[in-house]
Amino acid sequence: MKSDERKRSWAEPYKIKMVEPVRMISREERQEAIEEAGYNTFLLRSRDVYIDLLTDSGTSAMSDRQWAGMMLGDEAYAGSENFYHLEEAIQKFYGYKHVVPTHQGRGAEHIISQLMIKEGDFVPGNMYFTTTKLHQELAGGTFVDVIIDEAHDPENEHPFKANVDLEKLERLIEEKGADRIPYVSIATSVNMAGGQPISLGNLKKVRELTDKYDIPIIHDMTRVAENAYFIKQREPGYEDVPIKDIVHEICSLTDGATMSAKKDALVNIGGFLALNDEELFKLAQNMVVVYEGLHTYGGMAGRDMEALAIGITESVEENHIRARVGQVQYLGEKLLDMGVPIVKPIGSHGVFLNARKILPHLSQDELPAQTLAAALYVDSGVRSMERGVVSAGRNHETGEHNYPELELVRLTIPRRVYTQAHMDVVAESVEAVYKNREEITGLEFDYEPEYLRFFQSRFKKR
Ligand SMILES: Cc1ncc(COP(=O)(O)O)c(C=O)c1O
Ligand SMILES: N[C@@H](Cc1ccc(O)cc1)C(=O)O
Repeated sequence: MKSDERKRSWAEPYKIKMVEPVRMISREERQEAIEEAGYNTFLLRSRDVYIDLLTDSGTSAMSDRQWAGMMLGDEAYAGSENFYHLEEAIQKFYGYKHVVPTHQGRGAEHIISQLMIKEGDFVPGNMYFTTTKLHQELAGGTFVDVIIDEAHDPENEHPFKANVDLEKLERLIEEKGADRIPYVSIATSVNMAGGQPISLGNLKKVRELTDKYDIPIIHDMTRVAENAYFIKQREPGYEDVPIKDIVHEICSLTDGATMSAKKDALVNIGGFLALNDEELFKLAQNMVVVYEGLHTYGGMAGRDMEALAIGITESVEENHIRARVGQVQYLGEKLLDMGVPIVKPIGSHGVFLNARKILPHLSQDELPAQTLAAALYVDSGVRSMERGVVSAGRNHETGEHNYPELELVRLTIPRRVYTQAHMDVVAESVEAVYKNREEITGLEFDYEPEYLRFFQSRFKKR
């Protein structure tokens, strides 16, 4: 932040034109609701939630320009005008040549994984993401984490915790052989690390290394503008570069991208796969008709594609991104002032509570983050999400739980939805739970589905 900006308050760069009432049910009702939901915040009904910080995915408020765009939906089965607008926006702002629309991010992950990964391959990446890793595994690959060690330490204040450890990456390539590495998976603003950015300096080195071995880079660009904002703030030489140019430069260092447009790009549904390689693009275009829809809509309505094209433009506006990440920083700083242990530095899309440190009396088998998320809901109706041992799932070979170092509860902020007053209420509730932390007892599994278990598992008190 520049010094003149620090002196003055900032306000959201929009005014509110339409409102959606929220309601808070009583503590007794919340206790009942969480028990009925098997202590899983994903299983709560949204009508029982007061402030919903479960996710920033598809939960943002669209602008009046996006809603106006919705009225221009060309709902033709083939060749919708809105697809061409979307394609143009992706080519202009991200620089990728070819676009395959999908219903959301995991649709794109499915296609790229099936097309590029063979049985026995290894896919290095800067920390796993649940759906991305699962699609890599379902295609026969094994994900290998090559993020820097600092990313696994919530206290470490490295400014670019999503950086790739180049030695880890090169060692893997040497050990397994470049022909068993179909691509390197690089996420911007790494979700599971706490919304942490990768630097352009590091990405350029990853590019050099992968060029040496002729390995492509596939970019999970779900929160690329948020990553660009941190580059502008923290990476020498980028202070005066417009966000849109930083975004473009990031994308130019990669060969293709999967996008969950429900985040950065400010829509409630949508995604795409973007590719530079024409051959691969043709294969992806053929596959999308099997799983998503025709190659000019891929599961989205025409109006959704129009809203997305406009959302991409808005996502790289300086005022927007500064306020978006600024609101997350505001909540994070409040919690730090209150002495609550959170992941540092504060991330781009949410504040991540360090459940391991908040509930040190619970072992990982007592599911501290799941327990903390349930306790927070009971305190105030604030809905958050577990990001720890439950999210990490089981090792496919041994059947044992994966035990990640990070045991976190994510307070994820939807874009343009809540005000600073909501953030104050959230902070006070976290503080209240933190003060009573010693009374909180753990949980155990009651029901566990096979895939992405955190969405649908049920738990009971131990
Ligand atoms: C970093 C990241 N990648 C991929 C995805 C998958 O996207 P979607 O939820 O749109 O399928 C998400 C969210 O789920 C995400 O946060
Ligand atoms: N990508 C969304 C939705 C989601 C949540 C958890 C997941 O593990 C997968 C998907 C998010 O990060 O909030």
